[in-house]
Amino acid sequence: MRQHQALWALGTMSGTSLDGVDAAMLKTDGQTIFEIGKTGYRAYRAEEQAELRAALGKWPGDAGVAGATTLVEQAHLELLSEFDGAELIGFHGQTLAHDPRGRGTHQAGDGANLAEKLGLPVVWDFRSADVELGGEGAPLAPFFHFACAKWIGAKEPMAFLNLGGVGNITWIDPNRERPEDDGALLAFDTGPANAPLNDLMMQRRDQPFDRNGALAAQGDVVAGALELFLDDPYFPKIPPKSLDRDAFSDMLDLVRELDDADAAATMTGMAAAAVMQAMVHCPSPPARLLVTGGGRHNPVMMDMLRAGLDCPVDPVEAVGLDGDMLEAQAFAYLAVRIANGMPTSGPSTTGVRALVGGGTISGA
Ligand SMILES: Nc1ncnc2c1ncn2[C@@H]1O[C@H](COP(=O)(O)OP(=O)(O)OP(=O)(O)O)[C@@H](O)[C@H]1O
Ligand SMILES: CC(=O)N[C@H]1[C@@H]2OC[C@@H](O2)[C@@H](O)[C@@H]1O[C@H](C)C(=O)O
Repeated sequence: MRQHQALWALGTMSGTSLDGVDAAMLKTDGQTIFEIGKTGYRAYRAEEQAELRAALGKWPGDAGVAGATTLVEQAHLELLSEFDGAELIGFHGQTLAHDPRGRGTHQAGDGANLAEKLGLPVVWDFRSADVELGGEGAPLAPFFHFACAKWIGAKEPMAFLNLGGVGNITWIDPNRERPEDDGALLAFDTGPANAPLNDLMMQRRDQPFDRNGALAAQGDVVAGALELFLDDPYFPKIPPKSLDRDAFSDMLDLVRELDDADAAATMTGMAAAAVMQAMVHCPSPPARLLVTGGGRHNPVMMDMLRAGLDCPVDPVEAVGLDGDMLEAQAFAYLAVRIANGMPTSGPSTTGVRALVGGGTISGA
């Protein structure tokens, strides 16, 4: 097999919950993870979050997008200048709109600007090539999840679940050699995770999220609302499939009549139930579910998952990974794959017709 160059890459993610920018160093040749390095975080200030929120659903050239883009670039520059030793940057940017079967996918932030200001090569616009070739453009972390399964020494099929604004699952057979091998992966977005619950908390309590599930813990899941939610045609749809942040925002209507605690419990139950629906699509039941993303900090959501699934459910910290940084590490890993001419998605992850290596390299 061809030898690929190992590099220290610095990956970034600015996720759908709009809380801030994560950055993480990773040494890899695009196949094997050799070392996991320093991480950092730069929160968006309240006024920055408001500006980003106002730009959600917008496309390049729309009013408000130029300001949001400058803001995203500036926040990344502040964070990335705290790092030394990176040979390559993997810059995801901030997804403002995602409509793979329509207008495409839009991540705010121009990697060429960052490359010039940082004096380093920057890989960016990871999703467009996949969308142009008929893929969903998401999720992209699965090829990295495969490398993580190898890193932790997994022997049986297992799954990673990301509970961010949106949820996504990656089923992995670690007995395959490479992520692009037949039967190695199946990945898709499971449904809404924290985004609609955060919106509810903002509406009802003027709080950004239900910290530690404190409000949901005081309420009950209302079965009628949950059943209506599960009637959505998204759940039985065969993968590949992906979601925009606000694809399920009308689920707030389903809990409109409920008191705050029951509404929070029911929306937490909806996020967990969406994951349970996803299990039927896995090629075989995973031996273990490892959870990453902010939702793993919500004990009510985690307990609901444990109650509804047949396998052990643990945060990724149980195997020594960092669930707040896995997505940033993923874009470091994917950047090296792109620099080395390797694919980053395929039919089993985004449904793209053939293996594709997305991404633009600036400043090389
Ligand atoms: N202690 C906590 N208790 C409850 N929920 C929490 C806690 N910490 C984080 N969260 C939830 O996790 C969310 C952030 O998750 P994360 O950072 O994984 O999202 P993201 O990366 O922005 O999203 P995505 O993966 O969809 O792009 C918060 O908005 C909140 O809803
Ligand atoms: C279009 C977009 O930005 N999607 C995000 C979002 O956040 C979670 C889920 O929806 C996933 O599809 C994706 O991010 C992760 C990092 C991914 O591509 O794997």
